[in-house]
Amino acid sequence: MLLEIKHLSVAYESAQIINDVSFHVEEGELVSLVGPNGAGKSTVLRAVAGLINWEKKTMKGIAQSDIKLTGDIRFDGHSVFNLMPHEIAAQGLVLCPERRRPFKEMTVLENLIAGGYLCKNQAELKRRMEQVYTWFPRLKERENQISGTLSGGEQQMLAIGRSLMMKPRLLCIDEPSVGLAKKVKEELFQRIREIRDSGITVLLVEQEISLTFQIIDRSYILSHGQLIAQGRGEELLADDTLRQSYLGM
Ligand SMILES: Nc1ncnc2c1ncn2[C@@H]1O[C@H](COP(=O)(O)OP(=O)(O)OP(=O)(O)O)[C@@H](O)[C@H]1O
Repeated sequence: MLLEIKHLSVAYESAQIINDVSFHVEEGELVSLVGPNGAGKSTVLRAVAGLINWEKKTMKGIAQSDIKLTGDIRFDGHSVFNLMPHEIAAQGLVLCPERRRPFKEMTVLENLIAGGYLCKNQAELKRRMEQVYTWFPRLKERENQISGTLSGGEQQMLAIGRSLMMKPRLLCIDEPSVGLAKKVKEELFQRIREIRDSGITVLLVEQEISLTFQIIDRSYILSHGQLIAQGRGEELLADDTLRQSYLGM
């Protein structure tokens, strides 16, 4: 098992955001975490990547309140629960965050180089970049363009490309489809499937159920900070209550 979340709970002040959540992702799988707005999906990813731990220890970040973080997060058999985000990323657990966030003043190429900052081997960096350009040829075409001027879809490709430059073993992607046109979403989801086919394990948080369920191996449904179901896409959709109440379909 590559990722194992055990009894994860997160509370900001008195608000219990995640309540005793346990799940796992096997090596090589593409697993999604879906559920209604505000269910706590991004919070789970932020906990996995060490960002909540960082907020708690440094009193920085988006939390302006007391944080309670309990449970355990194991990556490749070892606990990463008490590690800082950069230590977790160095182990190959990489988060591609919500709202894309490229370094907007930098070019596409500079963003990709920044993503590979931990790797000192130039030949390896070049290999990684060529792989990113194979998946996203548009980035190659726009290599010298300032990232802030890219379209939304291109910025999302760049955000994923930058994460891939870290050579993740597990890539967590938070809502990549937000604000994109249907055709762009479809293309992006195909690339995510290809990334998984290349051997990179993927944990995908999404609200776009129909496209997500076309590419995943399994999914978990989160609602009000608790896991309420898991299974293959077609199994979850076959349940009328789940489909109507939690998947909005
Ligand atoms: N730093 C914080 N302080 C207080 N409450 C927070 C904080 N971060 C998140 N929350 C609350 O936790 C809940 C879950 O938020 P989260 O962003 O994880 O949900 P989500 O499932 O990703 O939702 P969406 O799909 O809308 O992005 C929300 O009610 C949110 O307001």
